[in-house]
Amino acid sequence: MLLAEVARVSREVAETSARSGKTALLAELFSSAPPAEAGLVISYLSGRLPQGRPGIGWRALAREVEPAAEPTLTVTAVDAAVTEYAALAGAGSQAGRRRVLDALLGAATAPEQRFLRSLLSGEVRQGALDAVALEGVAAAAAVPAAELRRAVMLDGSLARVAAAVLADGAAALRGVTLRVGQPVQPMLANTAKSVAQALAALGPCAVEEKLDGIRVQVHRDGDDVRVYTRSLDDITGRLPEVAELARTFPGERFILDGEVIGQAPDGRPVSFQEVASRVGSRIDVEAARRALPVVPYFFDVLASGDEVLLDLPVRERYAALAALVPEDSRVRRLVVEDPGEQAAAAEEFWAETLRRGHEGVMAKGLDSTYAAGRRGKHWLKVKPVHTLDLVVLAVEWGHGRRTGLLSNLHLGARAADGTFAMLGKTFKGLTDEMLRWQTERLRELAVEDDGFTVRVRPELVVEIAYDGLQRSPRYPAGVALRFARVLRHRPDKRADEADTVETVLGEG
Ligand SMILES: Nc1ncnc2c1ncn2[C@@H]1O[C@H](COP(=O)(O)OP(=O)(O)OP(=O)(O)O)[C@@H](O)[C@H]1O
Repeated sequence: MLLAEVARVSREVAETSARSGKTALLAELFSSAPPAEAGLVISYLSGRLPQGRPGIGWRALAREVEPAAEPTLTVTAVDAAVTEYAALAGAGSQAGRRRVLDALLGAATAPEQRFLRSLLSGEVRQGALDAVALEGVAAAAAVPAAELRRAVMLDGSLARVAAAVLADGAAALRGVTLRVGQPVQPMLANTAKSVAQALAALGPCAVEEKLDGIRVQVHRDGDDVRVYTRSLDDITGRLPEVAELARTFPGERFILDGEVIGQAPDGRPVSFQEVASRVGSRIDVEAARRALPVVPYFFDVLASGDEVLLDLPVRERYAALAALVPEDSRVRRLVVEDPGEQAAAAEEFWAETLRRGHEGVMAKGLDSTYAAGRRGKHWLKVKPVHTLDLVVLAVEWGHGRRTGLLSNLHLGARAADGTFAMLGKTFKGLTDEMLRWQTERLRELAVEDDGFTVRVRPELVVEIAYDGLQRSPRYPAGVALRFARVLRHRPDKRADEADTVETVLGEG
């Protein structure tokens, strides 16, 4: 498929406001795309490169290159050029990279060059487009969108499932099931303001400890155990103790959902930052393990033996979990069959959880199924402080002790039109290590630097604690955060998963 087609549809989709109109445009595009190229087309439309970030700086992209007169460039050719570019690394690769980039831009017409520049710089990140793209693929392949969505959750990749369904139609969907060894997108939670509010919303539920560590999905098939993150990366090698423990469980084949934390000798959890840096270290895993052993606690089971359990209610999944995982490796929980009768017990469980040093609780409807990849209303998290996931829009160079470091973050929430509304600035809560890390990361995202403020591509998500909102005519949403402080960087979250202005206003 010609890149010109993708660039045209991308522009038309951005200019169309009705969702049905966007879906129709995409359905037409996918009907004419060779199935083998459908995955690339979807990636490019949503602003993603299969190669990740090949590190093309904005200066290199800004160079003028004479455009081609006629469109001849295919998406496959673009993909090959990006792969070639990404493979050239290290000293002496500059000239080669420049040659590859110039050849690519030179093969593109002027509108294709515009599309390529924003694609390669990462400036158009239309994450929200995945949902519409899915509907477009469903329409082009004449399959129900709900069935396609489920298949994508199970498979983990819209691009892969789209290619299969466009080639083979509905039959391809039947082939997609949950398989041990193939990670599935985890179920996510919504927020409740208090335990009472969670009980009122859910009715009969399980109230569980919410541990503040790293989400893990553990797949075991005999002696082969794999550990995946929330974003489905394989981190088995970095967490040998998790695999060792899973091998001691009675079942031979299963998929478990849980959280890994670090514990001090007295059993209290260590900070999330310590666990994250332990899990992040790949070099000497054994030394890292000796310095901070980690422990998984499991709260769900998605498959056991040959049975897929996703569609069973929490009560039955928990019974299956208890048959596989010993009690001291499960998260602590309180079953609340009667929220009226057990309100005080639930409050006591919450207070006890906080005393034990955990982050809060997670309440789960006892009759709810496992909604893979969804932020369902059947899981509600309750935490004592207000937190938001916001996107860094710009950052100011530090002064004094922070000279040379990017410090004061400009924070934005997602607005309804796909842009970001700034809600405030903060440099509070940043440790020296966090400052070093964000300086490096934000330099990669830089689009413009006036020597004082660096404007960045809106990609880095940070978790912010704040004390409330105050009215502020200076900011676009009319409010600003009070006493915002950074809790942590969230490189594992995409900007389109950050909180919306609507949520922020609702929280206030
Ligand atoms: N008992 C539990 N049940 C489910 N999730 C738990 C539990 N304990 C800890 N967690 C963790 O809590 C996460 C959801 O809470 P929270 O929203 O604070 O996390 P997050 O990483 O910001 O993700 P998101 O906001 O996308 O859900 C889960 O992804 C999981 O890692």
